[in-house]
Amino acid sequence: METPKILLMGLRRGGKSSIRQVVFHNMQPLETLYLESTSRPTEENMDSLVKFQLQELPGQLDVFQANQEDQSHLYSDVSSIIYVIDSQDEYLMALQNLVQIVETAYKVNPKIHFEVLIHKVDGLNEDFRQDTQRDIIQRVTDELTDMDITNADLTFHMTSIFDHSIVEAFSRIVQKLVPKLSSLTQLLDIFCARSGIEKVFLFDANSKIYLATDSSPVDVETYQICSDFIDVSIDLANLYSKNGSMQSQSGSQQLSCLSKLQNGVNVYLSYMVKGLLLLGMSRSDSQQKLVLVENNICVLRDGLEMIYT
Ligand SMILES: Nc1nc2c(ncn2[C@@H]2O[C@H](COP(=O)(O)OP(=O)(O)OP(=O)(O)O)[C@@H](O)[C@H]2O)c(=O)[nH]1
Repeated sequence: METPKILLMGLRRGGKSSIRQVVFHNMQPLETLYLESTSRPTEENMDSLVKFQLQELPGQLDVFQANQEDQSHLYSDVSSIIYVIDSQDEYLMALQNLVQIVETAYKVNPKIHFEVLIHKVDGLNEDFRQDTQRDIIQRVTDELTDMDITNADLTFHMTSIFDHSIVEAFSRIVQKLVPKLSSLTQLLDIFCARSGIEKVFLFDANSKIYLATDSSPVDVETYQICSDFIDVSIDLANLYSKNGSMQSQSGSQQLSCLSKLQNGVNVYLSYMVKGLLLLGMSRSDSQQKLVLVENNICVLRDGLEMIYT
């Protein structure tokens, strides 16, 4: 099977490289201030529950100067297009550019997921945030309707690299590409029911993107706690790993721990397969339950190994 391709697009200085660095290379958000403008396409590869290649196209590259054949080639094997809009800047040009991209790409490949990031929302107050979101969605939808494009799969996300919203958005984007996701969700539902766990996630250890969860809703606060918990656990695991390596991957592969948070929630964390960490949360605890959860984690790991490796 071909590796799904995701394009990261948008105008110059929109925040594309910052997003790539923060999500895939753990760069501190403030360090992105010093990033230079990208001049050539740059790639990231992920091989976990889902295999994909993320390709950042420089903002200075005008795809509309390319001829029809080149454009068709660009979009033909693309699964998703992530389009970044700088919400702190004048965004009409960006919307025009986005609509043009959707029009061309949709004709070539109607199955593409268009993921619009209304980005840098950290600089907007709550009211202005809602107004900006409403305005952008309205304008894009109107333009596309005028072009008779009503079935394109467009999703809007409010993001910032200064909080967890960007990784949360990436999680939702990447999950659409996970093979057999609905079966996996069912499997996690069963795992929760049989283990007395209230919420479970499967995280990519490196990026903290969650690739699957059970069918109960996810709230941002829970996601933030989980993401921070994984960071701390991997740091500790690396500190005490046998070879003393500071590589997060080596630490995460030995991870298996249970902790009780200040709010009384028990967190189970365990390495599964292919760089994946399982994180489960539960309010109740007992020795009997711990044994049950550990046993069910082993069964789930074997199942994932059979399906995905
Ligand atoms: N406030 C805020 N600034 C951000 C955010 N994301 C990126 N930036 C800033 O936006 C500026 C431009 O970011 P880049 O990542 O270089 O933008 P780009 O889209 O890759 O630009 P090109 O390489 O020219 O196409 C940098 O100064 C970043 O620090 C965000 O979420 N909030």
